[in-house]
Amino acid sequence: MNHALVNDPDRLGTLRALHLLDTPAESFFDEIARFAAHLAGTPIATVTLIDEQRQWFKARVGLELPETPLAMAICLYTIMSSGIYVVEDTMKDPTHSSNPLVTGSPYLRAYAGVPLRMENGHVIGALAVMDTRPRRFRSSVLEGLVMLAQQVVMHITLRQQKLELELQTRRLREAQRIADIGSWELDLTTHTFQISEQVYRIYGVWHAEPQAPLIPLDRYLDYVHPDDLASVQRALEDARSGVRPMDIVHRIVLADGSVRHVRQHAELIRSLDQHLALAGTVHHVTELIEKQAKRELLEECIERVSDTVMITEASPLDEPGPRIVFVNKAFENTTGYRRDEVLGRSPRFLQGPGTQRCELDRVGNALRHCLPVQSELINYTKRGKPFWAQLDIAPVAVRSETPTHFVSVQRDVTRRKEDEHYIRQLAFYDALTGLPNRRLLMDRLAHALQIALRHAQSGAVMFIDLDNFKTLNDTMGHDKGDILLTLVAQRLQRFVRKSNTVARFGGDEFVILLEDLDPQSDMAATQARILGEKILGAFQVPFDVAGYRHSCTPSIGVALFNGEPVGPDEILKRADVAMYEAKASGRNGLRFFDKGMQCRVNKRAALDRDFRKALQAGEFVLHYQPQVDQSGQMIGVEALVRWRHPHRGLLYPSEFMWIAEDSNLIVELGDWVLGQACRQMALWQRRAGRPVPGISVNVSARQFHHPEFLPRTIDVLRAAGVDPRSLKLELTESTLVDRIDDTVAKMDTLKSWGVRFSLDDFGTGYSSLAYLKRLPIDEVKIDRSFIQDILCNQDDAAISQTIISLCQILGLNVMAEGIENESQRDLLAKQGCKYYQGYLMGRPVPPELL
Ligand SMILES: Nc1nc2c(ncn2[C@@H]2O[C@H](COP(=O)(O)O[C@H]3[C@@H](O)[C@H](n4cnc5c(=O)[nH]c(N)nc54)O[C@@H]3COP(=O)(O)O)[C@@H](O)[C@H]2O)c(=O)[nH]1
Repeated sequence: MNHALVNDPDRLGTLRALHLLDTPAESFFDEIARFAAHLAGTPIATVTLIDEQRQWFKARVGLELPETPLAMAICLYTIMSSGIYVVEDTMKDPTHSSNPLVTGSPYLRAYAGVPLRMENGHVIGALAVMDTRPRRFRSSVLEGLVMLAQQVVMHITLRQQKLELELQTRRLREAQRIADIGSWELDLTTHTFQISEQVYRIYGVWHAEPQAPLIPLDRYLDYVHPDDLASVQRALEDARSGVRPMDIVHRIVLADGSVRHVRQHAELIRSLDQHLALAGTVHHVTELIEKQAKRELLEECIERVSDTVMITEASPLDEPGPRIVFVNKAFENTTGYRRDEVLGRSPRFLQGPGTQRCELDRVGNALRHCLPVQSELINYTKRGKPFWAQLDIAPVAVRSETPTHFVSVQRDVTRRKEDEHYIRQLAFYDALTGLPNRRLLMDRLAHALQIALRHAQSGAVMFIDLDNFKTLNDTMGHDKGDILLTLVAQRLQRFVRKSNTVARFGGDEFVILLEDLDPQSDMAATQARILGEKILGAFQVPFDVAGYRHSCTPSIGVALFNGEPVGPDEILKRADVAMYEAKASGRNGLRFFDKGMQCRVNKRAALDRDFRKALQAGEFVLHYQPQVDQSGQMIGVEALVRWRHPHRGLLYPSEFMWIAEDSNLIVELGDWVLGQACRQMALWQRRAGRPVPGISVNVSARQFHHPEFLPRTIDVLRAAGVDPRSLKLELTESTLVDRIDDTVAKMDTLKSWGVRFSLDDFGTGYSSLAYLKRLPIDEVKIDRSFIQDILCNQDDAAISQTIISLCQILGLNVMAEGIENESQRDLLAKQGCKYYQGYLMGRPVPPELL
């Protein structure tokens, strides 16, 4: 037997594809079998299918067995033959005589089978009739069997096509359900819809209403949202009339009132019955629309926020950098770049020379590890303007396990940074000079001391105080004082390297912190001294204070540090002490701190304290020194202040006046002196016998320029009841030259009251003829420094002669002070001086001794 044919995979494939094997009985096949048996007059007929192992009966008449092994199948011979296979007596046919179906039940003796040949040529089985007796089959019977076999094949083919159609329909239905897309066909003749199952589902009537085969157009349109109806009808009309295919998204309202969005597509076609029709689809797009609406809302929000939003791809982080895929409007506004200029580029073009490299590295490192990161970076606009950006960058994974993008939200924080800088400036820098202030200095000094201690390094603190600054401030006004301080700051900075610090410590005090001196103490001291001397030298050049040339000198105190455990306060105190020492030694000098200074400073501090107390306790007294004319007649006295110190005895002005000058007590003391002198004068004027014709009172520059000086002086004169003509105020040249207009006005007012003026210490200062002429003074006092050596020093004699001659020309009185012997007086008299003061005429004494 040719098993190759039986086991032909194509044949078996055809058999299986028919889905006939092992299926329940079907009436068609049963009837064919019955008809075949009737036609042939046999008790048995079958529709037999042959697979690789058995024969299986799709239909059988007169046979109990549902199937038999292949070896018992006579139909096998039928499918291998090209036509009808007939066996008239199986017992006589050696091929079949031993077949169990022949030898045993059902004792088959005759057989006629027609192969079931499908359209593709494969034979899948046979239509067979069988008898239990030997017999011959008439040709008409065999022809009839052939026709029946053809009916079987045709039926199997139709059955198969039907199955396939069902399968396709089911697939289409499933596809529509899965895609949520329904289909319809609108017959334009009947105006009825044929609607797929999914359309019902989309319209929410799948369970509620039984599926109607045809839906009238109006019924379909009932579902359309009233607001969308017109546009849907228009779209239908356009499609129907062939203007354009229908493509519309609209809303439908379901029976429960809920609203869905659908997208309808339709095109004009001819239906099977050749009617014009619209074939359409309905896509349920509520979710898509909602997603899209959400996305649009999101995009709109991102577009409108004032923060910059930038999205880049997640790689490459190395060159050329990740590409920008999105920026919002705020980005364009902040950076000045248009969207189309930046898309596809790396954000690196925002960086510039000021962008912090280390911060970029930190950000890059975080992103490399897919971590979110915050930063504050200096970015640059398209025009190259730097701005501070506060960044918040987060990795984003879109349909991926690993980040696909980075989203960066940036805010322009330039204003905050400027404010912070400003606050920092306020906190750590002096507003007037821009120099580090005391706080920053103390920080840096503390740090410098730690470094010096740790690494045995040397440094120094230079404490610089401007001499007589208070006088300038009081006499020329604070605005000029401020200008001078600014100029001083600039000048100091010129001498100091950037690594060191020039700070304004307060008022007229500056501190220089030198951190990079030689580790050797003596070398460090030399370096500090050189710098100090340079500074002193630099101050030799007058300052241009708003057009006025002002000479200003500094007193500098230096304290070195070189690894000893000492705090910033202590070092500063030492420098301060040294500075006071420089001041006490005549100012405009430089002193290094030494241990002995501390004692002196303590003494000075005690003196300062005592001075304040002394004013309150009335420890100051006035001594009076006579002033005489050529005949020796007393023409007045000069009031000279003394301090009756409870422990140190009687102190002279040289010992305490500088304390008063340094503090504001000079004005208070001066007021007291003027009041006391006037009161004493009033007493003398009332005294019988030896009247004192006039009194000279020394007035300091700060006292004279004090805004209250004028009214106070007048009040004092009034209160004491003294004739103003008996009062002479002694002013120094330096007092008068500053703010000359104001000075002259003040002097004129007092002169209108009768008060007179004497120019003290003449010859030691400016000695300018111009202002001598301008000022309403009555007298010039030749300083005692010229009188002292007048007999042996021709220059001094010449100076005194010049002053006297000058005053004669200007019509001013001349008083010579410090005359200790008659020769001095005689020479002065010879030179034309008419008034004298000095120990020769009388020492300063308490009033009761005069
Ligand atoms: N603003 C104020 N200044 C004052 C006041 N009292 C004094 N002073 C100023 O202090 C300076 C020193 O004063 P004093 O130590 O009192 O010395 C005066 C005389 O004692 C001294 N003198 C006078 N005759 C002689 C002499 O023959 N020999 C000598 N060696 N010294 C002598 O001269 C001082 C007076 O100087 P002057 O005022 O320039 O006329 C001094 O500058 C005072 O001005 C005060 O209350 N307020």
